[in-house]
Amino acid sequence: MKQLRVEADHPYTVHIGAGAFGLFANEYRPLLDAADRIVVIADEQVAELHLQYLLDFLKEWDVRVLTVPSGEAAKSVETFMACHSFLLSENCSRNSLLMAFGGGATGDVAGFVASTFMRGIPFIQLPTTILAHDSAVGGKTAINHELGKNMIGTFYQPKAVLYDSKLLETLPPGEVRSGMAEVIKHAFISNATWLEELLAIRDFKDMAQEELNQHLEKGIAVKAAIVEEDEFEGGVRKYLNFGHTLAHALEGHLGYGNLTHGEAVVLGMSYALLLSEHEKLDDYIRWAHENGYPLHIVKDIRFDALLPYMKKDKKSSQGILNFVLLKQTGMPFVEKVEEQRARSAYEKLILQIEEVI
Ligand SMILES: O=C(O)C(=O)C[C@@H](O)[C@H](O)[C@H](O)COP(=O)(O)O
Repeated sequence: MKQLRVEADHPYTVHIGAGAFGLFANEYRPLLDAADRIVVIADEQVAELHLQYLLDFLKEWDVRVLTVPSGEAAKSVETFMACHSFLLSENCSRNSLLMAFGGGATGDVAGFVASTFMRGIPFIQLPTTILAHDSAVGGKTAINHELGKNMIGTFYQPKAVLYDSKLLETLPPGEVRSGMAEVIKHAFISNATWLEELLAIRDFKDMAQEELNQHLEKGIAVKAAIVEEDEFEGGVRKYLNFGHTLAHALEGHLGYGNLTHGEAVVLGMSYALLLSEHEKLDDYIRWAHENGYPLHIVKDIRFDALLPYMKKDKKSSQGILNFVLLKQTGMPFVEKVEEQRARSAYEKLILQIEEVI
């Protein structure tokens, strides 16, 4: 079992490996024993497949379970309120403990609930997807607003992240594709050699479990180092948003859940690479195409439909667009981009994508 420490204001450990849930009865026993209620908020599809596996590790405790809609649909005011109603109906108190069991969206909404229930109760992240190697670490919690992604949320660190890699073995191809987007993002902002390794993967099915685990550990290490330096995103944490300005606009425009977050981020990164005049753009577009990311969708989306979302991006201010760009791989920076430059880059991106696909 691998461990990575996140030295945030409230430090915690990310445990990665098959059987990580075994730590409930060891290292985390005092936390569970101290809770007057333990509530698991679980993605409904994940619950169908893996809830019993989780509950087998929690046999000693009286655990209550609430399932929430799968994926991005969970990040709504309705689900947020349903979670609070459940906690109240179960007589939860400030001494209760929450667990988020699912992918990034479940972790985001459950974390937000934990940070707001009676002004904050402890929670543990139990990520079940590749994508959640990113979202479960760092303490960003949120739900969506129709005018923008993750617009309502908090910074609130979990007590621990137990990443049981056994659950990754059965991920459907779409989930693998979505999750690998955040892995390659971590490589782009940190390490050219690692990026080359990832760009050499032309079919994720060829990736052995051990190889995947190593990529996840590297990604978590990149993320943890940045969060430690800038937990509340005053500076360098913005680099973790590489590719997300266009990605969030695409997700908002198409309706949350109609494009996976990772697919959107892959498109967003191609746009950021073009704005950066990065030498790897063509290789990257080919890599994305061969791995099945739906690059073609931008052909039917006008820049003007995306602009209002990009102007509301959290890195922007008063409608001024700020993008995370790369001087080169491993050297991110934030740059103000004029609207006209953003528009022509988008049109150019469509042409470059058309050339490849
Ligand atoms: O942890 C961060 O910081 C990130 O930016 C990670 C992103 O990959 C993640 O999708 C995040 O939730 C987006 O953050 P937002 O602040 O733009 O909503």
